[in-house]
Amino acid sequence: MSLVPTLAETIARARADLRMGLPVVIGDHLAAAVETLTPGRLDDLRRLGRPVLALTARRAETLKARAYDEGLARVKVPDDADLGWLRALADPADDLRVPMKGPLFTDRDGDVTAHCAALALAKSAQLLPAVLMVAADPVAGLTRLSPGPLLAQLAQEAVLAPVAAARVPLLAAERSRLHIFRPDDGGTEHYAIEIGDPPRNTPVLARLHSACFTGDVLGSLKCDCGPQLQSALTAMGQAGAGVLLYLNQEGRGIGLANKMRAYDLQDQGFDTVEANHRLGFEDDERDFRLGAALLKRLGFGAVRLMTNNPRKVAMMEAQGVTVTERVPLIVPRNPFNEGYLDVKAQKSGHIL
Ligand SMILES: Nc1nc2c(ncn2[C@@H]2O[C@H](COP(=O)(O)OP(=O)(O)OP(=O)(O)O)[C@@H](O)[C@H]2O)c(=O)[nH]1
Ligand SMILES: [Zn+2]
Repeated sequence: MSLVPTLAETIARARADLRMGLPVVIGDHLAAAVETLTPGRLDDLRRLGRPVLALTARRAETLKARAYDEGLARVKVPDDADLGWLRALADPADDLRVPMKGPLFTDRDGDVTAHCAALALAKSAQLLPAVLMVAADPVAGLTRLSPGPLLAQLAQEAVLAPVAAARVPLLAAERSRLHIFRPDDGGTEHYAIEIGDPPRNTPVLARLHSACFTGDVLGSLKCDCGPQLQSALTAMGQAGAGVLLYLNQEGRGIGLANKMRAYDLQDQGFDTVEANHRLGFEDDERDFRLGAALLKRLGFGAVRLMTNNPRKVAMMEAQGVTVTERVPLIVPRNPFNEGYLDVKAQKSGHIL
């Protein structure tokens, strides 16, 4: 029946549940994000069965916990472990101050599809990828998902629908239109800024900009995002035509809260890539299929892409958008972003 939630809709609900601290049912497990778990709910979960903490292999590596399964580890939770113990494993903020978390014992053998799906769901909810799993019968009222279909759906590309568009004259380019696109997975909206009236039959000057609240809005000196955004808009204004996609993939897809956790780790001496790994994320969690889909949807099949990131070029090509030229987007360095830009060049392949 059409009034019953689809899988994508149920997943959107499950994300909201985890963010609020409510467990969800994934196959024959109850799953709760450690970040939002309360002591009362931990006690309730314990009454239903033996909890296991699912962590990504990245986080497990930092904790020196053996990951027997591809991409994840299942850490046994001692009977006397409290929420503080779980939080310390989930969140690396105090790793240096309290280095000894173990010994940690991990499960091996058995099916881990539910654990894998739970971690993917936590990441897509922009929570720390650390989920308490309890094998138990489903509890009435909780959102229920099957692990296989959940994983398959999370890997699917969201379909974006145009919602509204209007003229917004910009300082850098007076002839500009802002288009809003809404994904069908309940996720955040993304924007396209069309400058001038670019012909669809010639390669357009294009920029895929990932949201950076700190750089774009606050003028943070820690990265190069703000100046890159303005410089791209200015170049398009001067050329009289261009398209800038503003993709809400804050923090390379980990969200602003996790980016601030990463910044805190950077203040402890880790670089941008190490910080992501210690939190349990990959270096870059963005889905670049989104940008390609938006360009195609706007009618652009070929672009002159403003970027220093060869991965973006490769991803556009792989998604069927021709990149006729990579246009470098170099902005001035400062004492606060120097190290960051060096790491981008050394570890992430940026051409700077
Ligand atoms: N996780 C994390 N994200 C960051 C950090 N600094 C900036 N970001 C995010 O990184 C994204 C910008 O990506 P970059 O890798 O700098 O640049 P790029 O877009 O891949 O490449 P260019 O096209 O050359 O700019 C934005 O989403 C920022 O919020 C950081 O230290 N950690
Ligand atoms: Zn930035």
